[in-house]
Amino acid sequence: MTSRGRYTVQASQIQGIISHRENPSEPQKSQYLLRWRSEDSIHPPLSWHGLEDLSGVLHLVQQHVAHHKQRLSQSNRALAPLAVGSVLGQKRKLSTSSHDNHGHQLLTPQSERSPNSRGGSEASFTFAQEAVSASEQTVFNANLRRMEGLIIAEPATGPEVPSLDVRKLPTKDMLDAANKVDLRDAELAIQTRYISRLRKLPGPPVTFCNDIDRETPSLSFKFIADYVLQEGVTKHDLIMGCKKCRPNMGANRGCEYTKKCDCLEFAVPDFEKMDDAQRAEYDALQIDGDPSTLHLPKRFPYHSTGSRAHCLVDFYLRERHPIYECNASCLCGPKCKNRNVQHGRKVPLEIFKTRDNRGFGLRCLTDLRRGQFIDIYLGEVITDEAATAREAASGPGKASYLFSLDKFKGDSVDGINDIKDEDCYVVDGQFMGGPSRFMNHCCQPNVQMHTVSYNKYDFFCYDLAFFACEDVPAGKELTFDYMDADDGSKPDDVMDEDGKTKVPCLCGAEMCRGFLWT
Ligand SMILES: C[S@@+](CC[C@H](N)C(=O)[O-])C[C@H]1O[C@@H](n2cnc3c(N)ncnc32)[C@H](O)[C@@H]1O
Repeated sequence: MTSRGRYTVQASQIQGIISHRENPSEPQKSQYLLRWRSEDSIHPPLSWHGLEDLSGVLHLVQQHVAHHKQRLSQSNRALAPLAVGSVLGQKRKLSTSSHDNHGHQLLTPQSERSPNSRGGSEASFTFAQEAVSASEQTVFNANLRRMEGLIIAEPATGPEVPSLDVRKLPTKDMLDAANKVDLRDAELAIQTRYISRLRKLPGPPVTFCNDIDRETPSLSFKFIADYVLQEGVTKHDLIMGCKKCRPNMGANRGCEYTKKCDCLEFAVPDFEKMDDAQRAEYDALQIDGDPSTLHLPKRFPYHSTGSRAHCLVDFYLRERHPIYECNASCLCGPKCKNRNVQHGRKVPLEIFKTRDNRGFGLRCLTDLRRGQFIDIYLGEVITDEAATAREAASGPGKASYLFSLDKFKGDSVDGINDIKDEDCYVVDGQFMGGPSRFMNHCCQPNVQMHTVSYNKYDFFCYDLAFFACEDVPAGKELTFDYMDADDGSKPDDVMDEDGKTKVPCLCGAEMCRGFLWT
């Protein structure tokens, strides 16, 4: 890296990017007009910068480019009445149980600027000299210095400095100049940054492919490895493991004696293996409202051997019962076959741009077997109240990334109070999450979302895991049904009466319901 590259603008230093233009001395390279934060709100500094100064605010460059392109396409649409707008889903929480400153801005002709007039270091002198020769445009009223890795801007004022109303920026001339710029260099830098972030993700590769246009998913999105619990959210820390199971118990799969395994205490029994006495015991427990199925035979959730080893068994795929995996407190050992999702993603994924206005999507680069675990859905865990506030703030027309942890809604926590909708936490994958947040909806999906708990006593915080529900060839888009509520509710039950939440579904499936509820 050159010494020049070590100095960058930080997001906290600037109010925003006002406009862009082609670098006057480097054709094909873009430059961006920054409005700096300043105590001088009448004359906040403005200065032009190339991408080499903006690596710390590439996400803001991305936002600026996106807004610019949106504005351009809107004005093009106004000229072409037959053009069709893109369809974005209206935001809706999904069930898993189913500056402007006032005043005048000063312009300093570059030839009149005194780069180190404010005591700048040698670095500032060097930089300002470059800046003077780099541009012939005059919108530049900042004295710049390079200090401690940062570029510092201070207003340049004086009688020789012409003024400009900052409320009227960008000017028409600036907009006209901006419209002529290709922005390919910025889009390439953004994509390169995104790909390098994907390379740092743990597990098999996650790649990125866009052969449709030059868009890259938001750089403001943060990849995380675990839930981020936000205000008002608590996770049960008392994890009880199974104490009667051992690593080697005959079938050598860990907890094969499902009647004994404490982790499977609330797992659904295997009715086919139950004798009359056990069935009577189960019926009595149901009448008492006792959720424990200890002593009763259960179906092991995962195949332990064969070509579908580690895949979710058909019974679970069909019945959608919660999966209870063993945990770190168990005596069954780390190789217990009742541990799968907790070992993380084992398949390579690709985020790609869809061809039909559904934004980005997700595919797996290897064949998937029916029942094979793909990845979990990650995000911020927020309260239902916070989720409602986020929905209201984002407004209609925004993509939805909210999934409610409501699998145990209606169950009793303490024998008296049932879990209500408003008690349930919500996972928001919009700002933070994993690759699976790119999975689109399909009315005939090839993936299902299942609840996976490692702590049978925590009814509020557990994993949402994606499993293939059919064999999926490598490269086929992975989709799940956003309305596949485990509580049996049908699409019509969840529609607003006025149908406002109906958004056209573009899944293209033969049995498409025609709309997407998001
Ligand atoms: C969880 S995100 C999926 C990733 C999203 N495509 C992206 O680019 O970030 C859900 C959003 O994707 C879009 N989407 C997903 N499936 C769709 C479908 N079948 N038809 C139309 N839009 C869809 C909607 O905007 C929806 O709100």
